[in-house]
Amino acid sequence: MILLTAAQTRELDQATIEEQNITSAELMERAAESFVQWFRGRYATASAGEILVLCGPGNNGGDGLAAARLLQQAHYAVRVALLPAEQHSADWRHNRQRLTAAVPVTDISAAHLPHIAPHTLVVDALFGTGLSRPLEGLPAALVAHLAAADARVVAVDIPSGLFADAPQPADSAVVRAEHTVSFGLPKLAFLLPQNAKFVGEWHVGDIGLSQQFIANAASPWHYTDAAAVAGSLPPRSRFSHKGTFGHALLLAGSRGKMGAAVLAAGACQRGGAGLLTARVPGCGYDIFQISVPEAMCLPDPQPDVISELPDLTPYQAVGIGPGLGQEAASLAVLRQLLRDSAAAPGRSQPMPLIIDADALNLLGQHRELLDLLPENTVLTPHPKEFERLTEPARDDYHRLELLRDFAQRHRSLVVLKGAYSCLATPGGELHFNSTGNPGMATGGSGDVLTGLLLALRADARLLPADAVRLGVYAHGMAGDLAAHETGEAGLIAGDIVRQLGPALSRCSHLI
Ligand SMILES: NC(=O)C1=CN([C@@H]2O[C@H](COP(=O)(O)OP(=O)(O)OC[C@H]3O[C@@H](n4cnc5c(N)ncnc54)[C@H](O)[C@@H]3O)[C@@H](O)[C@H]2O)[C@H](O)CC1
Ligand SMILES: [K+]
Repeated sequence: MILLTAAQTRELDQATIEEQNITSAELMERAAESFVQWFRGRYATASAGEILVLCGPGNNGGDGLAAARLLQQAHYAVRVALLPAEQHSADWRHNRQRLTAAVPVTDISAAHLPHIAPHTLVVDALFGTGLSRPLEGLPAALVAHLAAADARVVAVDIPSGLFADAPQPADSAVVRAEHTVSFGLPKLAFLLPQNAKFVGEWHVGDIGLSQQFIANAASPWHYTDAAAVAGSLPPRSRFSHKGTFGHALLLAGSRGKMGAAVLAAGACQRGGAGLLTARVPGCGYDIFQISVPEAMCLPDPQPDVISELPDLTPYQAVGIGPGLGQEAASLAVLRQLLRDSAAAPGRSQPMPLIIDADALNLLGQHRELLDLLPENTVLTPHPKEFERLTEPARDDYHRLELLRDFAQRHRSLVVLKGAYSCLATPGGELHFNSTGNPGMATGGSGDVLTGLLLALRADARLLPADAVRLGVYAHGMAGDLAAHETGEAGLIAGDIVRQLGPALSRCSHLI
């Protein structure tokens, strides 16, 4: 699913109106109906109390006026408070006229801010995608008043004061919503950690926007939902054999960190690799063979760390990093791997690589190695690791710029891990993942992702970016399936490994 800028969203409204030969008021009615449908599913009339709808002067306020009318018709107690303005949009005026006397309306002024008792349900329809500058003056005072009242806020389309696709200055006034009910498509702002305190839980209602416009719209931002990964894991032919799905090599583990190697290996097996060989330090040989009997093991001559790179000829993909440590010997292995992978003998394409954890930290300390990255190398940093590869980001939007720029410059596939993990491609696309939960913020879940991506990159049937997008999505889905059984707090990385099979199977059967 594509994500659009605020400007494109306005064009989408217009395109929908023209394509479907409807009025803008009819589109607004759909938006209000969609909002009220969500609201009714969430709050019973008996327990909602008197609902306060705050309306701005534009179409967001128009949505609020229409929603107030529909809520009153659905037997909620509703009152409306209007921000004063010199001008109102035409559809605002239309919906102001349609509001009957059954809904009390007051005008807001600095001297008369609406009374809001604690826990009142407030519908924030002050400003939407038409926000042109940060809030100040009376709107900012109203936002502060709302925060002080300890109200339960539901935002229409987007919390007022928040830009849909760009940062606002620190400390500018933004409504803090418990829920945000948006229309058609999610907004980029919803996916960034810095906005979580404003957006709360977000929901998107279908209001029949032009699919043709959406299909033709150009945007670097994408949201990986079930439809985006459907069909990216081809069914296995009856005549396939273990060579069909590739032989993966994993370089992982050091003394005290063999668990990382075992988790990544388990995930690689569950991810469908035909064969897996692991290079582990000498001390990890027994641990690895006993824990992962399905895999082969090449113990390093050094007892504590990996110091020698095996011959790469038999392998279709290599993963390096989980539990590796940052010893000089391991740095030499990483350097050799990058050299051998770029020009692997007998190959037309460079070796698919997955670089994670300590291998990323080594890259950060020796940035000259970044120039050796073969095309389509997968890097899986969390924000701190990414910062070591680039520079500290001013905010989440700046971090996305750095991410996009890095992936384009190094022609690599970079997964910035977190809530809504973001995959940047060499072509400049950013794909935000929709699956996963906070239970996955636990030691080892990154090692699991590395192992899964290794399996999917070893499978020559998948295109590089498709493999990574699918892997990130399936990893999150496995975490969701696991959390269903264990709860979020009780979830451990091994639970994710156990759910990878069911998750991948669901992905291949999605719509
Ligand atoms: N996306 C859809 O499909 C639909 C969206 N709808 C709703 O319409 C709004 C966008 O409406 P628009 O009229 O373009 O803008 P706003 O209501 O957000 O605000 C415009 C209004 O506010 C003034 N203004 C802007 N910034 C400030 C500021 N910082 N301080 C004071 N005043 C400001 C501006 O001058 C205008 O007067 C969208 O979010 C949806 O809620 C449709 O209803 C249907 C479909
Ligand atoms: K709003």
